[in-house]
Amino acid sequence: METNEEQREQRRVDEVIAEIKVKQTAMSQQLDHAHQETRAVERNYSDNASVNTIEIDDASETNAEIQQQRQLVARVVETETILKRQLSTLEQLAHNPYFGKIEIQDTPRTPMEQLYIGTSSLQGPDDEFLIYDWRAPVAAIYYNGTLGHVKFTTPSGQQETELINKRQFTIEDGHITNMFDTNETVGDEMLQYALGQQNDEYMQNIVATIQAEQNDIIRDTSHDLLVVQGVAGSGKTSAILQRIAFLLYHARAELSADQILLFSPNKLFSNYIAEVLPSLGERNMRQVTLTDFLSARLEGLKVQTLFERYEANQKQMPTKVIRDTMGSLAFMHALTEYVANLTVDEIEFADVHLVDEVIFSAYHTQIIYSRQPANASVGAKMLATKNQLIKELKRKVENALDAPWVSEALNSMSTEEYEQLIGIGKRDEFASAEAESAYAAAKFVQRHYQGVYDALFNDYYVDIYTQFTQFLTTYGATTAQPELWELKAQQFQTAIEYHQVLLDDATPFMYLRDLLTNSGRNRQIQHLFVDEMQDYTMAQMVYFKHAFPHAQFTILGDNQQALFDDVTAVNEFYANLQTAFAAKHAKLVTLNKSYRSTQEITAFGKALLPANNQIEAFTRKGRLPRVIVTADELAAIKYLTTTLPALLNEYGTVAILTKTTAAATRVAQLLRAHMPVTNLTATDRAVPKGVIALPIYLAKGLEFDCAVAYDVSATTYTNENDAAILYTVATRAMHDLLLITNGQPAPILTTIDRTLYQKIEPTVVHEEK
Ligand SMILES: Nc1ncnc2c1ncn2[C@@H]1O[C@H](COP(=O)(O)OP(=O)(O)OP(=O)(O)O)[C@@H](O)[C@H]1O
Repeated sequence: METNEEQREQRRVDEVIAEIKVKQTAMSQQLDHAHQETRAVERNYSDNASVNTIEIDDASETNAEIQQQRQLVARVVETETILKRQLSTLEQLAHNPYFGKIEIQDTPRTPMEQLYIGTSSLQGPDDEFLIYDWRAPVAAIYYNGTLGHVKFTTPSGQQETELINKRQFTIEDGHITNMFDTNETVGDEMLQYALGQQNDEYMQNIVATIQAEQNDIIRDTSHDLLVVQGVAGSGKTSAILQRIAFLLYHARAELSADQILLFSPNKLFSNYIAEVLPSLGERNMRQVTLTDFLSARLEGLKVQTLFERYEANQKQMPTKVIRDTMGSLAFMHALTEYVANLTVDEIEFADVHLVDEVIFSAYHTQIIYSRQPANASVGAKMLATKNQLIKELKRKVENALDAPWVSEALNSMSTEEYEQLIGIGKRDEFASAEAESAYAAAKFVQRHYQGVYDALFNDYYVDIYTQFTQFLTTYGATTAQPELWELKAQQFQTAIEYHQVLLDDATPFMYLRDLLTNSGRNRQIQHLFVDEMQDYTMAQMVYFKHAFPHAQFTILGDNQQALFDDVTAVNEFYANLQTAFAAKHAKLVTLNKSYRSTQEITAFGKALLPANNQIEAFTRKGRLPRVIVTADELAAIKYLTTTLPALLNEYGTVAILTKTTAAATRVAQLLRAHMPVTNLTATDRAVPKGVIALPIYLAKGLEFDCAVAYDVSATTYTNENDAAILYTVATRAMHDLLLITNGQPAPILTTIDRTLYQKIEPTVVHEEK
């Protein structure tokens, strides 16, 4: 039986939906109209764009006209896109117009206001707000405030009011299926419901159930460096996406999604989160993995990936001390100092060649450099040198136009070669034979010197590889082990000969190149997000600051999920970041509550870590994790083949997580004799349904209804560092976790409180209760 209050609220939902429908009809008409206009303008544009542009006098006029047309096309297309977006927002609102309501009263004498909160705002016929956008300043009360006196920040300063009541709704297809009043920030009941859903294909937005501590991250606008240390499943990734939606809403005029960049752990992750922003009515930000970023900046070199480094089991060079040093803040500082103090004689200038001919000798470039103002920075002098070289090249090109070798070369060309040079069918277009010869000569000389132009553009007038080798040796000389650094320098040089660069070398090398040649800065990006911060070295962070000088930084991660390196203390990491970023307003936020997994799985994960960890479980009940002790691989596969069908029935997707790529490939192969299994690799972009096998580093940031930790044996999970890996594996599971040992259980498993899991020994017939 519905109460009066429920009936009243349902009536309001009906009214709001009726208003949405009216708006939908009007907007569909507008869209039709806009679409027709776009078609008409496009047709007109393509007619105009094909006009004759050969006559020199006409060309500029035609160009201006085409420019104008192009702008017009862009404008009508934009209008259409906006209308489409608004229409799809209305479509969403029609199903689920809002999820919250606050009743507030500013003073005892002013009337009480009822504000409904949803994913997007909606105004009624008299411009009154039927729904407030969750990002509106006043909506912060919904997430943060408990009943009573509350404050909220607006663009015109802080405001105060009395929060009389707070109500939460679940509305499905226009019907209220659940509603209750709460004094809590955002009550547990909704969260229970949201977290209990089985859905591991795409990440969902959390707009209806954002928790107070997450809200602080999402709505933060006063820090240029925001660092979030959050335990597994605490909502860091969710907070990033909600924060982006928030920032886009509040800086609509100045900020576009293209100016936001997220460093994400892998391509599967990028796909996994792709639906969240569109579901909030926003466009996705740009995303890049570290490997792709480095590879794009070090074109022509194959950059070692994090996974390759991890799996290479670095026995040979570099030793750990070198790796740690090269990833440190101090090393990047040493590099900055080195570049700042380089004398002209210490710079490795290089000859610029055209085939065998030296066009600009190293000596010539050195002279130009030495003539630059003494007090200018090395980078500025180098840039001025480069510009001078380009100027000289232009002069060379001009001088060559009348040179005999050019006309000789043109004369000795076959008709085909000549036509190709000036452009097929172009010959008839010249007013005179002189005009044609001049054109052909210009084309020929340009083509002849193109390689030199490219070389200058790419800064090949300085040998950056040798310079970096020099730096390594110079740096080594200040340490206790110069011979080790000498070896490191050789190793770098050898890799370069094979067009490869190790991951540890890539960042300092790129930094040296940028400082020396005054390049590598992207001033477009306004907000940079780094997820899984524990996978980045401080040197990489320094580089990000250099490469994105105008960005505000939001850096999130979990030091306990350090898959590739030692666990670093958060405070130390944060202090280093503050120095690296020279941050004026920095803040560290800690999230300890884990939402992803059931209470049982979180408790199990927590037990894998040192006793002083702060992890708190959200109370959502489930079954105990199962530890299956199998004698060997054969027994493990046998167990899986009998158990997986039932698990698959229940969950749709079961993820078998291994420590290495090789192990994932192997288990997939062995299981394939019995059932279809997908083996996911670094190039995969989507997680399919069914049984999947993948190494843990590809599952970073992802979650699965059911996860199976495979081969948790004493031979695979040997040392303390492996606890971090197993913790990451275990915390991928939302509802069900199995661990299979393939032999002797890993020592870490044996230290866990026996009440935290169910032990199964398939060779023994019974299951332990
Ligand atoms: N306030 C919330 N309301 C509903 N669901 C939430 C909330 N916070 C987190 N979740 C859910 O918890 C799960 C974990 O969130 P998320 O992936 O953002 O955590 P994380 O801190 O990035 O985890 P990890 O470090 O393990 O990758 C997701 O399914 C997310 O939707």
